[in-house]
Amino acid sequence: MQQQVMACFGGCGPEGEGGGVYLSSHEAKIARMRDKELTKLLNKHHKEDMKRLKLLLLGTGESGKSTITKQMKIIHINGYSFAERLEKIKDIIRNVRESLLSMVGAMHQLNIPLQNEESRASADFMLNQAARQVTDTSDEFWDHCERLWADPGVQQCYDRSHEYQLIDCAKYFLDKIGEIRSPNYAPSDQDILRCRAITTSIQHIEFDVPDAGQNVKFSVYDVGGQQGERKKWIQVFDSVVAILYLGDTSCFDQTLREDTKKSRLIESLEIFEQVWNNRFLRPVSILLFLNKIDILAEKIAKGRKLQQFLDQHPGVFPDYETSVVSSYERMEFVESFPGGHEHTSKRRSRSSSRTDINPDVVKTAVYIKNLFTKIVRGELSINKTIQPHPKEWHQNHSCEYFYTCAVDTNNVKKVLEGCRTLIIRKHLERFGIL
Ligand SMILES: Nc1nc2c(ncn2[C@@H]2O[C@H](COP(=O)(O)OP(=O)(O)OP(=O)(O)O)[C@@H](O)[C@H]2O)c(=O)[nH]1
Ligand SMILES: [Mg+2]
Repeated sequence: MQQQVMACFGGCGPEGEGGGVYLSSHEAKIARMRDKELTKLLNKHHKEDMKRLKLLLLGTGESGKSTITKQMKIIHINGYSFAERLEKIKDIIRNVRESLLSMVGAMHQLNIPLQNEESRASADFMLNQAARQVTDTSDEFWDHCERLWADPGVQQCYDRSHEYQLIDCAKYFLDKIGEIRSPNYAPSDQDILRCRAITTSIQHIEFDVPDAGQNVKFSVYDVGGQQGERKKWIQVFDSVVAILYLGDTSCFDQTLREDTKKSRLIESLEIFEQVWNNRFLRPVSILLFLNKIDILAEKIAKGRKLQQFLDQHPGVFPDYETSVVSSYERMEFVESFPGGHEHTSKRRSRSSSRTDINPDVVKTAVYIKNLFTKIVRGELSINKTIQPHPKEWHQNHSCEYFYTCAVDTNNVKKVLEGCRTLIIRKHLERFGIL
């Protein structure tokens, strides 16, 4: 009689109890071999997993997630080929057309008249374009674009762009229509970084980075940030090592494109609070990118004030007027601001030599940074439907912040270098290796 051996596969009780399957010794041998193979496979997978670090870019719409992904391609993959550059032209032309259409529409609402007689025909031409599927690229189209952009009424409307929805790259591309309309035009890296195209499906890139004699493989997921896109986020939460959360520091005077009654900054803080307190992301650290610091500086220079935003939300936020920026906080911001004097070796002298940065820009950026860090410490809650967890709940993850200008490759390169060490350290800690 064959010896009866019991082997138990997943989920059954103690040996001998119900639910087991009785196997012959031959079957048991095969099962043991299969088990060994499975263990080998799991070990291999674990090793693979150690090498492939999954990062997830999160943040509200237009916060700069795809721009960071493009920077990763420029910095860590071979950048953009000539063919890929040419492919971007249609998006750039769409950006030009969309910018002018937004402004022509807003001029009507804001009661700003066109100043030049001939601009009327150009505005009508653009409005006719709105109904067309295919973007016109004739000389006539470009002449109308140039004429409209030169109109002082359109420029006045541009200065009030926080009152309606206008893409960030409008001025950048409208200022270079002459170059874009040339038949020899090939977009530069900067043009590609500035070009706006909404993300509506999950994008994924992979690249290797040499680190301490090893090749560390990164897998980066870029998702759409607008309200309708966020239900897809959970699909990519599994085995994430770190989240890069993009918070737009310049959006305090803007409303959402998808819901013009809602403040962009409030939305960004709310979503951040949700991510930080999400139970699926409990062991996942967040790298907070306080982005668009260049646009923030331009806005402050134009006289836009954070206080107006705070006045619209009485009793929600800590006092701005009396908030004080420490010298360390100032140094952190100034060091990240584009256009620093790289040759100055001492951090403090490098920071104090930046007299070109308005103190109000620093104060606003630091105040916004503190709103995010207060959420992390449980001292500020924006979304009343979220029950913030106690401190102990957060002990296995952390949040580190960086000031960023996503269209500046030097700035992003520096930030990514800092992040890489943090990400690898967090990952090794999680696997009990550190
Ligand atoms: N000047 C400036 N422009 C930026 C910065 N970051 C992003 N942008 C621009 O902002 C626009 C939106 O950036 P995206 O990267 O497309 O934003 P996103 O977060 O991917 O948006 P969704 O795909 O809708 O979620 C683009 O035109 C970018 O060039 C920045 O730091 N400075
Ligand atoms: Mg995107």
